[in-house]
Amino acid sequence: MSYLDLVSLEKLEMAPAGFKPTVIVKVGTSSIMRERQDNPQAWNDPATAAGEGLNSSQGELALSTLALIVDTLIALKRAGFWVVLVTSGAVGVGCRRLGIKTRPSRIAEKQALAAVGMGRLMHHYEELFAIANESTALVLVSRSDFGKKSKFINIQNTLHELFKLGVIPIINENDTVTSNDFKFGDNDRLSALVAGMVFARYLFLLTDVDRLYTADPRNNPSAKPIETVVDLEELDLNVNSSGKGGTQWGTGGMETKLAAAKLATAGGSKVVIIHGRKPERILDFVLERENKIGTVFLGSRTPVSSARKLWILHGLVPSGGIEIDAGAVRAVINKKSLFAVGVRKITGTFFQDGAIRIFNKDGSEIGRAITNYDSSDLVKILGSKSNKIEEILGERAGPEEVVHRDNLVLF
Ligand SMILES: Nc1ncnc2c1ncn2[C@@H]1O[C@H](COP(=O)(O)OP(=O)(O)O)[C@@H](O)[C@H]1O
Ligand SMILES: N[C@@H](CCC(=O)OP(=O)(O)O)C(=O)O
Repeated sequence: MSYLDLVSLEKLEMAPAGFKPTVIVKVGTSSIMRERQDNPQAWNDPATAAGEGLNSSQGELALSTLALIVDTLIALKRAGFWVVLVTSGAVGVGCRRLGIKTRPSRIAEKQALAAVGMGRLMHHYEELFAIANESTALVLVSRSDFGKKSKFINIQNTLHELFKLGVIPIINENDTVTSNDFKFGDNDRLSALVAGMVFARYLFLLTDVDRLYTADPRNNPSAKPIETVVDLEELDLNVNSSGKGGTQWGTGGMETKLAAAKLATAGGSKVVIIHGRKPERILDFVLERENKIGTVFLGSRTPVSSARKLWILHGLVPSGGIEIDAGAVRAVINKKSLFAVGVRKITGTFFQDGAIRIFNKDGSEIGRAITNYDSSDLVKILGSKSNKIEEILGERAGPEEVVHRDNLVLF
């Protein structure tokens, strides 16, 4: 069965028979770059030796970490998993190659440096995997590739083919050609989309802290570690200090990791944040030899069950959103369509058939949808009964539901 067949299936409980459990490992720039070894002061620092709190300015590749990651991926593959490596680091490695000491801020410069660095980074991975006779394939993707259904399916099929060939896909954002408004910028969300695409059982986010804390542990010594997250909505975090990355090379910080966890767990994957210096623990975790590891976000007990909904959740880029009232929240939880009468507010602008965010009255995003009305029409009919739509919009009146239940996915 190919992914194309899957997408045409209305019901999709989980990766079907014949599909191996899949593990995605995402490696942040902060994990694969380190302080230069010829800086003895940093190297003698106990925190550095423990692999914590590295200041990766003047960074170079952390070769031992890279080798450990490769080793772990090979062990996972040989244990019967399909594996995908999502790697950051193109810009960082490009800087290193050209002797540039700080991460550039100009877009064109970053794109040029990514072009320099990606080939170099891939060369290192390729060489390391080749030692164990394993083949790799470079897959560079852009945000827009996930938004168009045909492209989404193409990437799925390519990955599936690579798995069947026994090749390990190595994925990064195509930084060199992607324009800024269509960029992920970090690879956390990208890895979550890939997890949804291949029905991954696990997504590991490797970074330069051992787990998620209640606040950034670099600036908050009293921050408490978080071991398991059952419900992301109930996380009590100091968001202001959780956003920005702790190193000059990383981009997303914890905010993008939480966004990734939200997406991937909704698709049924278990997400784990762990320290990049200890990738071998991944194997112990998936083989259930160890369960205390970093921060574990449990996969949803009711993962998105149709391929179409997976695509709405993972593929489309929402613009704007709507706030719905409590009755409408109950209705959509009960798998009903959404009507104008339950829409309270509109944020931003969106087009008919575009993807939107759905918020409850607390402002929490509860799902994604494809709307039958654009924002300028919806603002006129919100709160109205369906039989009034024609009266208000005249010829512009569309279907009685604002969002059909097949086009609505809750997190
Ligand atoms: N609540 C938090 N818990 C743990 N780390 C946090 C938190 N908030 C912010 N951070 C910072 O996030 C950084 C990791 O993000 P980033 O540098 O983007 O890593 P990567 O390159 O691995 O994606 C850590 O170094 C840490 O300082
Ligand atoms: N695609 C970019 C990723 C940028 C980045 O730093 O991401 P991350 O380290 O995952 O926060 C690169 O390869 O440099």
